[in-house]
Parts: sequence; C-alpha cells; structure tokens
Amino acid sequence: FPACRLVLERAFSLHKAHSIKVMENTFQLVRNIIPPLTTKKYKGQDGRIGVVGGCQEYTGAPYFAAISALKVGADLSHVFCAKEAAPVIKSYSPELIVHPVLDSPHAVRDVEAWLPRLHALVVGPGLGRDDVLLENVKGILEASKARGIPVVIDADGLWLIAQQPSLIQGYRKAVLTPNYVEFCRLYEAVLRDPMDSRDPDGAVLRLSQALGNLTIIQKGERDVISDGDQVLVCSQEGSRRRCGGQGDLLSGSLGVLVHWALLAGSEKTDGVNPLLVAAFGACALTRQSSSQAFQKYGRSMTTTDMIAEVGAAFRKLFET
Ligand SMILES: NC(=O)C1=CN([C@@H]2O[C@H](COP(=O)(O)OP(=O)(O)OC[C@H]3O[C@@H](n4cnc5c(N)ncnc54)[C@H](O)[C@@H]3O)[C@@H](O)[C@H]2O)[C@@H](O)CC1
Ligand SMILES: Nc1ncnc2c1ncn2[C@@H]1O[C@H](COP(=O)(O)OP(=O)(O)OP(=O)(O)O)[C@@H](O)[C@H]1O
Ligand SMILES: [Mg+2]
Repeated sequence: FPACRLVLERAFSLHKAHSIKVMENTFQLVRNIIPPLTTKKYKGQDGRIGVVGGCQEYTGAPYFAAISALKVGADLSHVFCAKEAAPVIKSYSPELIVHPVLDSPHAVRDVEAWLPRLHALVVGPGLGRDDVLLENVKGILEASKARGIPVVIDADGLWLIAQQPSLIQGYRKAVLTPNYVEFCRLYEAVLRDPMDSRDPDGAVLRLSQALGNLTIIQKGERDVISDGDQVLVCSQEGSRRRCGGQGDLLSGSLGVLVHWALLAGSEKTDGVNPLLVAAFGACALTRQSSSQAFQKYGRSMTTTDMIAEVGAAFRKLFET
C-alpha cells in the first residue's frame, strides 16, 4: 500500500489532519494481521495466551485480561496465579484454565512446563507486590525470554521492571503498557531523570530507546505508542469513565494481537514493526469497547460492560 510511508512519520510532528490519515492507514495494517476464520483450523491455532497475575487482593484484573484475550479471538486462555486466587478466578468463568502455582516453591518450573504451549504471556495484572511472587515472576520472565515468547508487561509487572530494568532491557518481543503513574516510575528508574511533561511523546520514544527498542504504550487521554523508532498515537474515541480494569482489558487483548502480528510478520504490516501495529489495534479496540459500553450505561459502566462490547467493537473497527 503506497500510502503506508505516511504511517512512519513521527507522529509528534504531525498536523491533526495528517494524524487522522495515519490512524486510518494503521487500521488497515491491523486488518492485515487478523487470521481468517476457516474450517481447516484446530483448537489453539489462533492463540494460546497465558496471564501471569492474581493474588489474594486482586482477582478481577487477571480475569479481565484473560477473558479479553478469548473475546478478541484466542482459543485458549490460561491464568497462572497465587493459590488462594485460583478458586475465585475459576468461579468467574468456566472458560479460563487456572493454575494455582505462582506462590509455590516450584512456580518457575511449573509455568515453564507450559511455555512451549503458549504463544504469548501477559505479565502483571493483579500480581501485587509480594516479594515471593515477584521473585517467581522474574524466573518466568527469564524462561520466556530464553524461549523467545512475546510478553506484554502491565501493572505490577511494570513495578518489577522499574526495580530491575535489566530484566527486560533489549528484549524486542516485549510490549510495556504503563498508565501515567507507571510510566513516570519507569522513566525515572531507567533514565534517572524526572519525565519531561512538556514533551510526552518524546518521553515515550526516549524510554523505548533506553530499554533497547521495546514497544511501549503510554495509556491516557491519547495512547502514545513507540518502538524507539516511530511514534504512533491512538486517539480513537473512548469514554469519560475511568473505572478500574480497562487497562487489563487492553493488556489481555494485546496478548492475542501480539501473537497474530508476529505470526503475520512485517510483510503484512508493510514494513512497520508488527508490535506497533498490535499495540495500536489493542488501544483502538479498548477505546471503542469503552465508547460503546458508555453509550449504553453512562456513569454506571464497568469493565464487565466493556468486555461484552469487545466482539461488536472488533467487527466495527477491523471487519467492516
Ligand atoms: N478488579 C481488580 O482486581 C483490579 C485490579 N487492579 C490491579 O491493582 C494493582 C495496582 O494497580 P494501580 O493501577 O492502582 O497501580 P498503583 O498501585 O501504582 O496506583 C497508581 C495510582 O495512581 C493513580 N493514577 C492513575 N493515573 C493517574 C494520573 N494520570 N494522575 C494521577 N494519578 C493517577 C491511580 O488512581 C492509582 O491509585 C495492579 O495489580 C492492577 O492490576 C487494577 O487493574 C484495577 C482492577
Ligand atoms: N483520559 C482518558 N480518555 C480516554 N481514554 C482513556 C483516558 N485515560 C485512559 N484511557 C483509556 O483507558 C484504557 C486504560 O487506561 P488506564 O490509564 O485507565 O489504565 P490502567 O490505569 O492500567 O487501568 P487498570 O484499572 O485496568 O489498571 C486505555 O485504553 C486508555 O486509552
Ligand atoms: Mg493497570
């Protein structure tokens, strides 16, 4: 597609009309990575996703992430959580496969046994900050990197990375999804400077570069996405509701899209980094789901209402 060169312009120097054009082109790239639904496939081919998170306090976040992966189109969704969170998460949904292993002394070995069967890991939703769990997650991250498994890092997974950036530095199959506070924490930890709020897009670019060109999504009123080379902005209309869990929907969806994007490769994305395309797709989908749910429920909208909109939002954005 000839118009594609436009996509690669630095978004922070773009005029508004130009940005809209870039958004349209990027939507087409997302459409290109979506695997067709055919009668020839077997269960698992369109995605086996693992979510690493879920502890005594937080059971909603890993559920939101894992169910969102299924609603986007993954075939199987696993949750690796602390023992006491497992029965709770299982009882939310019979569709999830739940492993109560994260606080066990064999956590790394137990999760590692599943890694060959997983296409992507989403690390952090509802993980909490318990030292034992974080230590186990460190081992799981190392094992995932050794196998080249793509990882999305969110929430308390980002807390861990801020303590020890070398854990993920230079691993190009990682996508980080910080909210504003998580971004500032990470920026200060890595660049040893407070974030420059006058140049938010440049800050995302610089943090990505400092981490060795990982893909980073800074979530907010606009979602700013960079791989240290390009900056893309997603300003798809969302909603004014800021209920908890919207970020979990984003990271779970992204797990699937990352797998699809890497499978499709850069021929399908016209030379654009497939992870940028996946990131843009997940942001647009989350925001569209939020917009649709907000139209129905207004102030009472919750993340569960958004999850119910994922299918229709996906069709509207990517299949029409
Ligand atoms: N139902 C659930 O189980 C949920 C659990 N969650 C989990 O809760 C844990 C903590 O996540 P948090 O996101 O609260 O992280 P933090 O514990 O780092 O808290 C960040 C705080 O900053 C505030 N904040 C966010 N954006 C801001 C901005 N632009 N300006 C100023 N303040 C801002 C938030 O209100 C929040 O209190 C994670 O494990 C997360 O996954 C959340 O995902 C929400 C849903
Ligand atoms: N001011 C805003 N206007 C519109 N959309 C927003 C705004 N802030 C965040 N979003 C959208 O909400 C989604 C979640 O972002 P948010 O910053 O709330 O993540 P989070 O704090 O990690 O959420 P969670 O509660 O799941 O942890 C993203 O898709 C983002 O685009
Ligand atoms: Mg979050």
